[in-house]
Amino acid sequence: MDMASTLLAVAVTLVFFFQALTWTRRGKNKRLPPGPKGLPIIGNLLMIGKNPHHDFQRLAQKYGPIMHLRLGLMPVIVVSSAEAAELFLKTHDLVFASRPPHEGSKVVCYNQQNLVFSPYGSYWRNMRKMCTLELLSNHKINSFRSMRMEELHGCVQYIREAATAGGVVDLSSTVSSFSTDISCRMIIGKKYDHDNFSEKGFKATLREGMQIGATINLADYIPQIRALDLQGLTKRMKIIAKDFDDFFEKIIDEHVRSKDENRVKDFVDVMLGFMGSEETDEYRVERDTIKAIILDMLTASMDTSAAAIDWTLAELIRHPQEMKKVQKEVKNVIGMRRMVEESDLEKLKYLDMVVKESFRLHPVAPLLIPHVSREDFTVNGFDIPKGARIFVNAWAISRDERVWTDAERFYPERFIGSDIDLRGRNFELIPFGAGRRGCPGMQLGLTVVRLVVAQMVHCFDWELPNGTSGSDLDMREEFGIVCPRANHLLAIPTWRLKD
Ligand code: HEM
Repeated sequence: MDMASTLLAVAVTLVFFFQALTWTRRGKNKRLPPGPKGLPIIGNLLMIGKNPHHDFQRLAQKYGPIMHLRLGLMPVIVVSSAEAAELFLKTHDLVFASRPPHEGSKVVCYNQQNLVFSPYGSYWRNMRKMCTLELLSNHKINSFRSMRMEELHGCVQYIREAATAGGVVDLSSTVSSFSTDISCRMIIGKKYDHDNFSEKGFKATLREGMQIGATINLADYIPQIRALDLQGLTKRMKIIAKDFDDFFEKIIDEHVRSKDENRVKDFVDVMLGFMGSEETDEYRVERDTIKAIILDMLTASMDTSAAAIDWTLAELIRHPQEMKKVQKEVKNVIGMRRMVEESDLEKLKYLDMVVKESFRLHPVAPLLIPHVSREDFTVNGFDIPKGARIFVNAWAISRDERVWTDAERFYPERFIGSDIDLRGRNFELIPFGAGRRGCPGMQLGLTVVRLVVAQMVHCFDWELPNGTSGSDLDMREEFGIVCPRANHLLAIPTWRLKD
């Protein structure tokens, strides 16, 4: 070992020692929520496996709905009941409305200038207002209705051809391509272009970024070793960041040069309209802001909706009775001579229950996005330290046997006569989060999920390949910020509509 490495090792050890000492002293005078004992320095990191939401649920059964752990040097609070979630996301929402430092977002999202990871404060408020009022308003979402239908027609046509040929369709990748295309057209004004991106490809790069973003990065939990980048994640993120930055630069330049005044304004157009507007200074948008928000909108919209559609279709294929009920409802409401339109959706009440039930069993962001405590605070008699990461286990909450009868069963009828919805008012079902940091794209996400599910079951009957029965369908999940099916959903379609 050379002198520099020795000094570095000594320095890191000393920092750890003093940090651990401070942490223990601070912890001693506090009444932290109950939780498992951790090891020095790494805390409870080894207790968390491939599916942290499952591990947290198991631990919470022993330690309770407000549980304390330590991941590395960071205090972590896991919230696992509807009542506790209400305390953190509604009653004391303001205290927990920030996001923790996130190495991945720092590197890729221009120092956490995106909406998803920006800390609570005036920048976040500004961006949130811009996204809610200018990009994700009902009016703006509706201006892309015909584009969504055009893409959906293409998708249905593709499946129809497979049906004619009697082939198997990879529903997961078909839905994912559709979702990518509508997101790109809405956000950057066109489908992504292979030639304009690095060799690895746009979707693969985006997916890699999300996968790294969801990996427990030691730099976030033991900041003293950030510079060592022990897992090599920051290095990989820097490559991704460069690819995206080049791509977004081209997109912005194309928009600045475009003279076509008549096209529907995409998100980049809208944001460029606010850039450098000195007089109004309405949203203080810089070039980096636009790039960070483009990435946010793409990552937040593409995989979330696709994963939710995939889970719902998988549940319906596993449950033929429920599948028949949705098909019957759509047939009664719109007949067999045309496809479903967005304007039909509000009449489809059973479909609504099916989608809710699927979100209950498969919230696509099972731990929401981590919140952080902005100050030392007391909740339910427990001291929550400033800087504690708050994980709300939406997955465990919506499978809580104390609230949901026969919680593991897919049973849409449970919502008959119930006014529980999934918009963040009922804390037993919060797939879109709740409160200040709740999802601003919920309306768009729900519209796309309902529309595509309705279309897929109205236009086609579905059968599993190789005589597989529904009960054998692999329903394992792959944990990430978004949690899709671990394996693609493959099925054989048969065309149903009358020409
Ligand atoms: C099925 C679709 C979707 C689901 C299930 C979903 C779910 C979520 C969840 C759970 C959160 C975190 C809430 C929290 O931390 O408390 C979130 C945040 C967010 N979502 Fe969505 N989302 C979906 C679609 C969308 C769409 C279509 C967009 C925009 C195009 C979007 C944009 C965002 C943004 C920007 C945030 C961060 C908000 C903030 O931190 O202030 N989402 N979403």
